[in-house]
Amino acid sequence: MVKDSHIFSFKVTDPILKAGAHPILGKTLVASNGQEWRRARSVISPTFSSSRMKSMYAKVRDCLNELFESMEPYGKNGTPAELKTIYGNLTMDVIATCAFGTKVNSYRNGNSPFIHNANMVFNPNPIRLLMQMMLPTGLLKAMRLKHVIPESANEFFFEMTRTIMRERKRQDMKYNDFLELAMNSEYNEGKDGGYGSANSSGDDEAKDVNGNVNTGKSAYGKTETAPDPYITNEEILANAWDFFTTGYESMATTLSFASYELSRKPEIQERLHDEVRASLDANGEIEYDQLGKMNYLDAVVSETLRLHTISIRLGRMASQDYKLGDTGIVVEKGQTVEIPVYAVHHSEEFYPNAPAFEPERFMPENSHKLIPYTFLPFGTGHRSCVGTRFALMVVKLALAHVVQRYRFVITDKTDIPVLLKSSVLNHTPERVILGLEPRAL
Ligand code: HEM
Repeated sequence: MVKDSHIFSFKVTDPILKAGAHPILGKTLVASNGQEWRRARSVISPTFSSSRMKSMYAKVRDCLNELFESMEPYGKNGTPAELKTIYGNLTMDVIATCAFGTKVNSYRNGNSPFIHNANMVFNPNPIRLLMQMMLPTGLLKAMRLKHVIPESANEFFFEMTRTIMRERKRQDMKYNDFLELAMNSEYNEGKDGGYGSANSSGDDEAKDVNGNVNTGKSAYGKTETAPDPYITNEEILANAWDFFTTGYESMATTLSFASYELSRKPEIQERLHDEVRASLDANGEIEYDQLGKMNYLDAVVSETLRLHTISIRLGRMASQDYKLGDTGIVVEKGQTVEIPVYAVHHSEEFYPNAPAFEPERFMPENSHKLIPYTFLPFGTGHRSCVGTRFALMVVKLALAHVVQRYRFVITDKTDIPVLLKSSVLNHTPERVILGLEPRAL
């Protein structure tokens, strides 16, 4: 199925984003399919190329200073910190800075509208969610139920993106980020030339964690041709919304679960701290290339993503009849195939002692024991996560620098196990409360 993943490059419509039910959100990359998806993905992928990661690295590092400031009082006073909120402020800030060239002051506002509106996306009304899942798109439209999320929350992100785009059109500045790439490739009827200037010149094709090319450029059957690379105004708004909401939540979730697991396993935390100390340069910083060489950090993050799989299942639809190897099973055109990622990540067959947090599984000396395609936190194939490289860079850099400064400890306010949000799609914490013991720098 992976070899022929162009046949399975159609996503099963997400009940939350139900394509067509919302005039803008049906156009996110996640919700679109076919030529529209390929076209938009070929514009968006270069945002996360390895060459751009290097220039974003310094911006992410700058964003960490405000994170440290916000953690300081908890370290000094010994009061427990609610880390999901604190990390959420960081990840919102990082996305705004790296993808939109703007500052959102998540921490200083205390009650930031960015955080408030993004959180509304992850706490949908359960009755609306059920209706969205069960009812056909036509009926949803007739009932004017565009989306499970209050339209005011969606509109907040659309309007913010429109405002930044208007500002940028007035200025003549280079940003080298998602919005610039998207605006350069924006198709406007009547606009001279229309589209296509920014597509991926000189960009490498991003690889997913299982080594598959994931730009969308190669996601064609043998007889298909690549579409012109352009993106519409509504697609820009939809994907901006997606980055601000799911990008923010998924990175904050990974950082929160990693901190929780480290607090429960002091010996793992100390080993990670030792690796961080050994990786610092003369200025007490971790250089871009060095981050990629930190095997234990990588193992801790991978094990967090395995044990706390965020997207618990993936779905694909066959675009033609497909024989499943020599099993005798034929997946018919239009039929859906679900991959129960959470179950795979928790299977004793693939991960002995699966409920335990054991980063050793992902150390290079044990890599031969990992079975291909049993580690799918970012999905795989042509529809795998376009933000993988960016997410891993942000999570690793932030975790390493926090572990350098603080020891995570359990307090009487810590929920064991972690209190989760109720969701049929994602595994994310409601809150993660831990103590932060300052370390000598
Ligand atoms: C730890 C953080 C993250 C995790 C675990 C994660 C996980 C995933 C997963 C499982 C998918 C579906 C893959 C599939 O169906 O095979 C996905 C898709 C996607 N992700 Fe992420 N993600 C993360 C962060 C991000 C970030 C930071 C961004 C952007 C700023 C992003 C943008 C997207 C987009 C646009 C898609 C849709 C790709 C497509 O359909 O072509 N993700 N992600």
